[in-house]
Amino acid sequence: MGQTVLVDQAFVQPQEHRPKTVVSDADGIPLIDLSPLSSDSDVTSAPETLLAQVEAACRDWGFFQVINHGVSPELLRKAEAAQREFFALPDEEKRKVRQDEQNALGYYEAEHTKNVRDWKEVFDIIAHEQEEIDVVGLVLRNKWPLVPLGFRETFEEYAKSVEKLAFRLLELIALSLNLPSKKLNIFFEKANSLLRLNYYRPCPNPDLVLGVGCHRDPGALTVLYQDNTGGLDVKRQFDGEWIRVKPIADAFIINVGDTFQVWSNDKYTSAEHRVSVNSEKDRISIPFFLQPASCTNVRPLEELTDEKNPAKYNEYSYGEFIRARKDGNLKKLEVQNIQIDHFKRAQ
Ligand SMILES: O=C(O)CCC(=O)C(=O)O
Ligand SMILES: [Fe+2]
Repeated sequence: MGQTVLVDQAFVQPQEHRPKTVVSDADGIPLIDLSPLSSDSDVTSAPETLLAQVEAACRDWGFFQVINHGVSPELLRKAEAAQREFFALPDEEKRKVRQDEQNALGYYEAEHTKNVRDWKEVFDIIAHEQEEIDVVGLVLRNKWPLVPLGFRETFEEYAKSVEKLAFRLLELIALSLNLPSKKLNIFFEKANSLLRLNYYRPCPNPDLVLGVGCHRDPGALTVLYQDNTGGLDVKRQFDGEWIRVKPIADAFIINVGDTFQVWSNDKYTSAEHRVSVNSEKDRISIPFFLQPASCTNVRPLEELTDEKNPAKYNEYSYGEFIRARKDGNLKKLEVQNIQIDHFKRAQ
């Protein structure tokens, strides 16, 4: 028997993408304790065992969770409260800081992933504002709401703290690839890093829609906080099963993005993931996307390629890649939006 469809058709996923089977968390993604790192920002003293854990997680899953990461639980509470307060505002209030064609920062409620509308609302914040228009025409000036009070200060503090963690992870991952720890930092001098606040309200047809459709993150890595509702599903590499990422209080979920997959010439995986929603509870998450400067040309690193392992990708401009992706996310297009497979060389 068919079920009653209560949501707008724009949200309904094609049959093959509907969130039917999700395996429990029993054999979930790796959990890595960062307490062996010293509290200063130098990661070169990281023990071999930690690097081996990072290497295995990036290679086999492209996802892991971290605890003892240095971001204070008080700050997480403060951010979560401010986020809930903002999304509880009336629509007309939220729309005062709505994204538009010129400026893709602030509030948005109609994002599409692969041409199906996501069951979510977002608020985007750039970590480092830039005076001029970006080389690919992006305006990088934040839009701040007047309410809730202190919203801006909270998320500026949050972005700073999480960015510090993102750089430590970037350096750890570089070490795990036998590169000097700061080898990749140069690509982030004018970084495009973005903080996104996601809000998923309860949905009357959770088996027909997705909070975020199946996708891979384009940047270098993502540092994501989620509340205790659960709903993030990761596609397991070895069998393609969808695995629910178990909420762990105050932990961050880390995933390798497309940029690392290309830099590492496919040694590391940018895993597909999606967000399932439910009919009872709302959910918030806060991804911080560590993204290279728009002017970065992304290609497999020389140190990680040789005659036996030649470059598997052609070079592409990071800025143009995300510009094209953003255009496809703002509205429904008739064509598939751009993926790194477009740059894959025939082997
Ligand atoms: O909400 C989540 O857990 C993940 C969201 C996500 O994948 C994204 O915003 O790129
Ligand atoms: Fe994502």
